[in-house]
Amino acid sequence: MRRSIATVCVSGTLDDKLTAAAAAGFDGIELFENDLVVSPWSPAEIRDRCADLGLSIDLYQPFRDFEAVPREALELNLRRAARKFDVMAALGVNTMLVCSSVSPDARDDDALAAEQLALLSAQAAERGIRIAYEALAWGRHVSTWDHAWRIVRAADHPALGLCLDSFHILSREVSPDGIAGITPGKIFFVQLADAPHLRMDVLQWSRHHRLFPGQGAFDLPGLIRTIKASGYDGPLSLEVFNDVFRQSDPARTAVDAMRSLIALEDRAGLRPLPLAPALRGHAFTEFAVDGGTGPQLREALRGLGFAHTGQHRTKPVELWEQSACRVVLNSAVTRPGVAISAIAVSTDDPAAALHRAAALRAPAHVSAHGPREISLASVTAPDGTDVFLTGPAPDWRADFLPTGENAGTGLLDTDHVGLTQPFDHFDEAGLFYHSVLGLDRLATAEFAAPFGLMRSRALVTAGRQVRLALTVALLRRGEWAPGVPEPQHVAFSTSDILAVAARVPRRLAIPDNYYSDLAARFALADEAVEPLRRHGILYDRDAHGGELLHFYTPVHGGRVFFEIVERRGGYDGCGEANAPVRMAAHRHLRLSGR
Ligand SMILES: O=C(O)c1ccc(O)c(O)c1
Ligand SMILES: [Mg+2]
Repeated sequence: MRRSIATVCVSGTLDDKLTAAAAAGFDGIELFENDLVVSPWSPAEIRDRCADLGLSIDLYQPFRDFEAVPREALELNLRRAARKFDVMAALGVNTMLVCSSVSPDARDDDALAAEQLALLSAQAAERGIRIAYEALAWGRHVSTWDHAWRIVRAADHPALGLCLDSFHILSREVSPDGIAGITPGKIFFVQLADAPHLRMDVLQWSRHHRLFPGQGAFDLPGLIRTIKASGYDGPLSLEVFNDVFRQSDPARTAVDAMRSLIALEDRAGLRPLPLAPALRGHAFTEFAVDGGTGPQLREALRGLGFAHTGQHRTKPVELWEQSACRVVLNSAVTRPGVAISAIAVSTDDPAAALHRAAALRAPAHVSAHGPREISLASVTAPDGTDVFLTGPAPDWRADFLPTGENAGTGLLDTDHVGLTQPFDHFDEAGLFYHSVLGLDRLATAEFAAPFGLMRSRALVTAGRQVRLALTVALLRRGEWAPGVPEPQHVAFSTSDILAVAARVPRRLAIPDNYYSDLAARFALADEAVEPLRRHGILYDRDAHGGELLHFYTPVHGGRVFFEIVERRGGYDGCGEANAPVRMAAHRHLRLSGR
């Protein structure tokens, strides 16, 4: 099926939008009338530009407030349409979207609507044009797909069919199942948008919060299968109204859009992708450090019982280990400060994983390597983190000469990596990790932190060998909230957090008030709370009785910290409930200058 994108999805001038759509590999576009109206190009020039870019114009839209009007108004509406048909002829586009009327002048009269749409379609047909009728979820009298279908059927004109828009369908209670029974050939166009579950006015929901497929909560694979069952094989076209995308780099948004569509086609069984790699675990986490932050991280790692076990043969890169916990400190990357520059996950078949990534528009690159180094391929996530895919054996360790240092014990493995995201790319990052690495998304959590509302979402393998925790500040306004980005972190697992805490010299101090509250909230005995208080260990318990005990280090280099976690009884979260406490404690430490 052809892949299209509505010009409304991306930012910029019409030229910016077309260039972005073509570069991302779309076959066609839906031309939004506004984008035409503000363009300095004539319709014929737009047609030529699209042809040069290899894009077809699959739809002209929207034509509003046409049907079920009094006679006098009908004349005007038909004349208005004729002018649009002229424009469409010059553009070389043969399908016009007519969305259900929102006008107070429209009558609640299906027979009248059908009669007038048939008239419009007859005039369109003379020009070789088809009319695709779409029920807006907030249409005055027609607001569901089945109502629009009844009218189209009654009008019974070959040039009249339906435009199905996943948002209007899935935002309403009417089941989409009947779509499979729509007369073959009568679905003229399909528009796709996802959206988060929100309880708000449906028009506001649609105009501001649509997302690309896979970024929201709608069952789009299910809907596509239903639509396919009707015999539809026209374009699948993304139509997303989103305040963030309207302001973002169109080239980047178009790639995000294309990735969403490719992933959806896979999930709907239309075009299978190479299987998502079975991830075995976190192989290592790489920090880019500089002359100032390198020593701070070394000291922190030593404090946690890590040892500098390997030195890279050719680069200023150190391997630090303890059991299966591995951290790479890279001073070869020339960026100031410190940041998590890469995560590495192991899989049985890195080549297949990279193949899938490339199919999802995440091309692999191989870092420069010398003759004795094995090549590790990586893909770059939207947040700039490089994701290395290693084989099951840690053969990349051959790049490092052993130093002979021995690590302590107590820490077992990497539990999760916490990556903070800029607001504008949170959904893009979620889709990337979900589709490229095949990670499942757990429910989103929101919590009020000292400097604003935070949202977090964990992405995990089914067996929890890999966990990523993405967090984002929902607003960044004014001068008050700290301008620095929220720090990133790596969490290591242990089965004896009290013993580990007793050995780690620099732990984040947690206020006494937290422990009073904890005892009250979870009805914990003093004997249970006392050791937690003594060591600055935080606690959480889930609905099934699973428990998390965890503590933090201070923030190092202003940007990164470590966490130690002990999970008991199948606790599956990342301790999000305690994030505000952690943030306030980090802030307190920062203000006290320690
Ligand atoms: O928000 C709107 O008005 C609007 C217009 C055209 C569409 O196809 C649509 O889904 C919504
Ligand atoms: Mg639509």
